[in-house]
Amino acid sequence: MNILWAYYVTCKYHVVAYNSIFKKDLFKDEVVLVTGGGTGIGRCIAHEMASLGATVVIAARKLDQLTAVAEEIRKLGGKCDTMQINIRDAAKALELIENIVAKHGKLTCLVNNAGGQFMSPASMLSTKGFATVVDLNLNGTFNMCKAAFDGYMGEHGGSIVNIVAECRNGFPRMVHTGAARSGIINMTKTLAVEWGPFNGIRVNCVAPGTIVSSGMKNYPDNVVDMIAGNDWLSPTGRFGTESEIAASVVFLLSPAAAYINGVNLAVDGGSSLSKGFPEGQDLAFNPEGSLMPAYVGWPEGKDNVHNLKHVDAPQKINDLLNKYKKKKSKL
Ligand SMILES: CCCCCCCCCCC/C=C/C(=O)SCCNC(=O)CCNC(=O)[C@H](O)C(C)(C)COP(=O)(O)OP(=O)(O)OC[C@H]1O[C@@H](n2cnc3c(N)ncnc32)[C@H](O)[C@@H]1OP(=O)(O)O
Ligand SMILES: NC(=O)C1=CN([C@@H]2O[C@H](COP(=O)(O)OP(=O)(O)OC[C@H]3O[C@@H](n4cnc5c(N)ncnc54)[C@H](OP(=O)(O)O)[C@@H]3O)[C@@H](O)[C@H]2O)C=CC1
Repeated sequence: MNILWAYYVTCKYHVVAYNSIFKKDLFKDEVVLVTGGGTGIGRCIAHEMASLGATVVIAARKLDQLTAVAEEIRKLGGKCDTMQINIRDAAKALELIENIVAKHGKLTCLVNNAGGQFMSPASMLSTKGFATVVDLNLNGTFNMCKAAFDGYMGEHGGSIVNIVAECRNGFPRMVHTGAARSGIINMTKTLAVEWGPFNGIRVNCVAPGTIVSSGMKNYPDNVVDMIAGNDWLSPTGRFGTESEIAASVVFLLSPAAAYINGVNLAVDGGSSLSKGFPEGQDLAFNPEGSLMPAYVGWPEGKDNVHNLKHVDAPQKINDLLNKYKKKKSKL
């Protein structure tokens, strides 16, 4: 009876049902660094990896956000540490890796998720504005890769996933980030080839399409309105979820992807293959909404005993997510 009671309490208060396709201890020997892990997609990746047994270190500039996410993860029974970093600072990036190795003994996985940009037509963009976004995304990601290599992975191996943005056909209104992310995709291929022989380091990219994420808080109302009104302009008829990005990152870090190196995995519902619909909206694949259920692996519903908020996005973006969630995924 006591055993049954202990099992019930454990299930109810500690184990939250992530809809993960992987075994719960898959990453139990791994130490993973997620940059930008205090918000949005990074927070979701951190939760997902912790739920699979990894020791997760989340790092960014704002300590308060990191602390809040670390507390969420610990409440759920996961292991999470926080460290401050500005990825634009190469010397601090190396210090960060050295601190992680000193404290946790290793660094086996790195997710370069920190990044961002603002919307501006190229004609109105200043040289400094362009350089700022390239510095943050391209140089910042290189700083972190190089620090991980020098501080641990060069000697011991490891796996890196760089979050970029889908930019196959250029990136109108975001020329800076399109250029920076294309640079990261090419850099990833080079590092995969150069660093593969160093104990099998793998380096891959995930390229999100438009994702219903907390990151949308960074955009002004008119941009949010524009984004919220255009989710039907994709073969899946919707935007993606944070969990759909996290799931692809987990896969690329896992042994299931052991022979995948140097790829850029677009997670965009096929939108990069579509040219939009210049002929008119009658060509929308499904104007009524998506037929493709969204994957939302985040703990919600009756299992969300700690009442964690899923996505802290502007209302119109949250409305989209709620609409997508009504179509239930089988996973
Ligand atoms: C099929 C569907 C159709 C729908 C289409 C949807 C398309 C949307 C796709 C969205 C995809 C991407 C989403 C995301 O990435 S989510 C959000 C992620 N987070 C962020 O983006 C972070 C937000 N941005 C920032 O934090 C900052 O802007 C940034 C870090 C990038 C720069 O900050 P920093 O403090 O370093 O820079 P400064 O403020 O000092 O500025 C430096 C120069 O840049 C100029 N600048 C800055 N902001 C703007 C702006 N909004 N417009 C124009 N120029 C800007 C600034 O003026 C400085 O230059 P000057 O000194 O020359 O003026
Ligand atoms: N949402 C979307 O539709 C898409 C997102 N992406 C990319 O995915 C990634 C995550 O986006 P999302 O979660 O939506 O947005 P967020 O804005 O929530 O995430 C960005 C994170 O990066 C961190 N960050 C920014 N600058 C730095 C820096 N200099 N040093 C360290 N950390 C930094 C921020 O933390 P802090 O401010 O505390 O430093 C924040 O946690 C970003 O690279 C984004 O551009 C790509 C395509 C589409």
